[in-house]
Amino acid sequence: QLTPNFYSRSCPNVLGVVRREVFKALKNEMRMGGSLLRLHFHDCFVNGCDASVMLDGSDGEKFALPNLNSARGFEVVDAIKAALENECNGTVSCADILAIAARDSVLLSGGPTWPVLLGRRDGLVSNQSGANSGLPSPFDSVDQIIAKFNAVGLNTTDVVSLSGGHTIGRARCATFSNRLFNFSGTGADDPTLDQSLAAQLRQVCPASGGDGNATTALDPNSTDVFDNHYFVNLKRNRGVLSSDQALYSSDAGQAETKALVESFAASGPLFKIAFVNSMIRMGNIVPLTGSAGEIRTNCRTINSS
Ligand code: HEM
Ligand SMILES: [Ca+2]
Repeated sequence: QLTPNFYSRSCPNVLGVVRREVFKALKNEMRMGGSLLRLHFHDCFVNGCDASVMLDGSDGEKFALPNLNSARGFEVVDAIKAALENECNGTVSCADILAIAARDSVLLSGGPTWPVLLGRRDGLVSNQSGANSGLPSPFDSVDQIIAKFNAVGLNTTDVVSLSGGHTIGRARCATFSNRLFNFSGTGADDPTLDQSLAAQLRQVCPASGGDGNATTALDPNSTDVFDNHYFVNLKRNRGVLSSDQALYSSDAGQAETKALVESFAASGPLFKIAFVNSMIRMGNIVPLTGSAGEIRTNCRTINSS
């Protein structure tokens, strides 16, 4: 029901405006590409792609565990929204802005592009609990992650191709440092983590104290470039998050994810085709259309009636 031409008459410059704003943001900080891609993902997995992640309020998704001190890019979305309100007020939804900004972030990071489907409307609610239960955790098993994707209508291929989003962006020590010291009480570090990468990561995340908010690249040696190197890393035990490495190394009956990692590592073009296909599928998670929801004028608050 979404269509690439949704705004062709009501806001013909929408794509140009978003591209310009995303370009500016990435020029200032390349990491923002990853941050914007992740915002669209975190939006779509909770109540569908309805910009629920953007709503302010202490009971909102921003305060859920996977987002608190972690999700970023809200100011960039604000800037895009302001530019679009100037261009064609009350027309473009915040949910569509997130989808276009994610697409542009991938493209401007050297990745593939695709015609982004549009016509989503903005939701009226945002609550922490949905995000806490629906979003995958880096400490989840592959089976748990697959279950969370299945719950929103996505499949195992989507799990692996979309995990390839970790070809850009960064992670905080808090999300992987358990792998570096006395892993699961074994007295050693995670056996599925390459020793030299572990040593490097311990420099970033010292054993005790230290700053849990220090970050490292999710795709060491190919940061900021949207390529298939993430999958090559997994074959070398160089995935940063436990949930990344498990796609290749888990022996919990995940022959399927391992085979997908092998094929995406072997072929960048194959990965990019699969990624695009999965991004379109993710962008279609229960969108509000027609007269459901609203078009927010400020992405952080619902319109006052
Ligand atoms: C498969 C399950 C997934 C898990 C367990 C997961 C987990 C994480 C974690 C823990 C971080 C680091 C957050 C922080 O340290 O604050 C992260 C970052 C990131 N994730 Fe995922 N993620 C998953 C899937 C995805 C998907 C589907 C996408 C997009 C298609 C994505 C894109 C990103 C990006 C781009 C970053 C870097 C963000 C930045 O630098 O601001 N992830 N993810
Ligand atoms: Ca949402």
